[in-house]
Amino acid sequence: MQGNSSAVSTYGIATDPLLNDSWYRSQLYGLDRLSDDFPRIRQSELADLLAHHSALQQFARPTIRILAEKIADKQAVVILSDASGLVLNTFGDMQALQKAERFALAPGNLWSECGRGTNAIGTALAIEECCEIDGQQHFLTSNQGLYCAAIPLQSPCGKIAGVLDISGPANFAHPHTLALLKDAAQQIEYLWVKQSLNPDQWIMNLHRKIEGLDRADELLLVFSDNMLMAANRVAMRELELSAEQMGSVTFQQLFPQSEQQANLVPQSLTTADQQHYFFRLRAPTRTRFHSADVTPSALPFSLRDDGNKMVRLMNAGVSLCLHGETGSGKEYVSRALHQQSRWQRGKFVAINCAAIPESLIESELFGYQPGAFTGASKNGYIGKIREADGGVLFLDEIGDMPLALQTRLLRVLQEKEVAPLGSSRSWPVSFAVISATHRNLPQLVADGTFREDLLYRLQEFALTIPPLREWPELDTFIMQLWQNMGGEQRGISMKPQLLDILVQHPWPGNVRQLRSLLKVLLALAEDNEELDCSSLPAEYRMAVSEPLPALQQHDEQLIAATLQRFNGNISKTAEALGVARSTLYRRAARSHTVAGQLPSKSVP
Ligand SMILES: Nc1ncnc2c1ncn2[C@@H]1O[C@H](COP(=O)(O)OP(=O)(O)OP(=O)(O)O)[C@@H](O)[C@H]1O
Repeated sequence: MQGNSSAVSTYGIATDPLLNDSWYRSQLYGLDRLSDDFPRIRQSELADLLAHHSALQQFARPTIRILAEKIADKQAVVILSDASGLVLNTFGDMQALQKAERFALAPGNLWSECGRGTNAIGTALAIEECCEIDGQQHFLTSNQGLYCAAIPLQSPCGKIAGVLDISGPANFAHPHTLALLKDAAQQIEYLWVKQSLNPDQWIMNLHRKIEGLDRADELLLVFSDNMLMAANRVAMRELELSAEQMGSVTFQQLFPQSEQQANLVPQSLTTADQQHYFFRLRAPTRTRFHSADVTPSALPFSLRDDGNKMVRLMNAGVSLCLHGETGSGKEYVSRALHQQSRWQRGKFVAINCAAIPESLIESELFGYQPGAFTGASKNGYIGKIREADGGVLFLDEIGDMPLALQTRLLRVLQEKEVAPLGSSRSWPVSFAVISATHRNLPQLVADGTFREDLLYRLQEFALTIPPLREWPELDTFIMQLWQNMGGEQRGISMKPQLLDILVQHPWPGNVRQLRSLLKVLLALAEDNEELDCSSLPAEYRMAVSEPLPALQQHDEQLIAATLQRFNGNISKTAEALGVARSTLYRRAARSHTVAGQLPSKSVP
């Protein structure tokens, strides 16, 4: 849409089709053209929002400063807004503007089309294209002293993240303003993709001409393994990609005739729709799951096949609910999925619904405005849900969430908006949800303590992590853990009998318990030592290390000690000792020592 006051007829009706549509929408919004009551937000909310959009500002600022210098002598300013049209920063000489304009263009003003009618920021957002609005083309008469040009900015995941705008006095129009904006936007988007690349991702640059590689107008694609995770706008436009395809299109689907192999010397390739490009592909500089907690054994063996499926589900926005005994790795698996999914750039925010006092869960989840309640921090709090925006919200022990909050949580999940306590404003949010529980949720629904509709919303896909004792190839897993925990590096090894005992152990505390035991063994061992069963703490030796003959010799002490360890649980004791439950009952009938460890109702 080009700046041209003739595009508005003497009756104030736009004659340019795009402008005409925008004026039509402005009329539908019911705006009063003579109004000067402009929407803007409070300072406290602005501070909150500036923090929320720190990535956008960080990647845009260097380019904007250069742009502001280029127009320094034009009585104009450069504005950065978020995707709702809210002015985040204004750069340049504000003093050169009239007082009213200074006020209208300052941070905190909302320039959405529905708030102020036809205007460059709001209209660029509405049409997702750049546009210029000059003087009388503005819908509200009070804005007609302004000239504005704006272009939407796209984040690496393909969504509109904000707007870059140049504003000055009406009739400022300069033939190069739109070109300056387009170059700056391209540069911002280019840097944003490049600088937010993780070391465990692939980056690919493409251009139709070999000499075009490494310029800001090249196509950039980022892959996690073979999955497309990010792209700049040039790439999205040329390869006809949409934001929804991030996390669901693979390298092979884009380039069926090419291998995903690193090459730093430009080569040519052909896309699926027969377009020719030169490209370079840089392999990750670090392998995945580098952090101490997330190791190559990220998914338990029994889940390996499900891993890819789970990532695909998460990428498609399906909510996952993990079931499993305590310590079986529900949070660990969720973190691993987060790192592999398209939500990896956002945070992994965990909240334990059972550990937070009921009175605090609401503010913890939804956040609050300064002074929203007695004892609230004077700075307010953003809340876990908004913290998880763009990432994963992990709701641990979901079965313990109070009923009243379940209703609010359901609303957030459905409407994708959250309103902090004490605020009249809602914030849009987008995140993946993984919940976890060791409780039987359908039973809680039947008991009336868990909302059925929330269950269906949270458990669009359910997965059970089996207890450690049921994992196949447990010996390999234990050795892997041993290696990750530094055993191999220190030359400490385990004799086969010791490993056998660990494999046979019932592990009521699952991986958490196994890790703790390995930690103890490693702490007590000398470098290069070969550990045998005698290195085990007494309770492990007692429960399993004694061979069965000890039992056959009526070792009441052993049975009693094992029962005690499992709090009188006959099934677990029988399993640990490798005997039938009936054997234990018979022993109990003959021995007071054994009977004394049984819960009273099970004594025959
Ligand atoms: N596959 C795995 N490989 C390595 N370590 C693991 C694995 N699974 C779990 N762990 C470790 O075991 C411990 C317990 O795991 P986690 O907290 O994920 O279990 P959980 O099922 O969420 O437990 P809870 O129900 O008690 O919250 C953590 O220290 C975690 O790092």
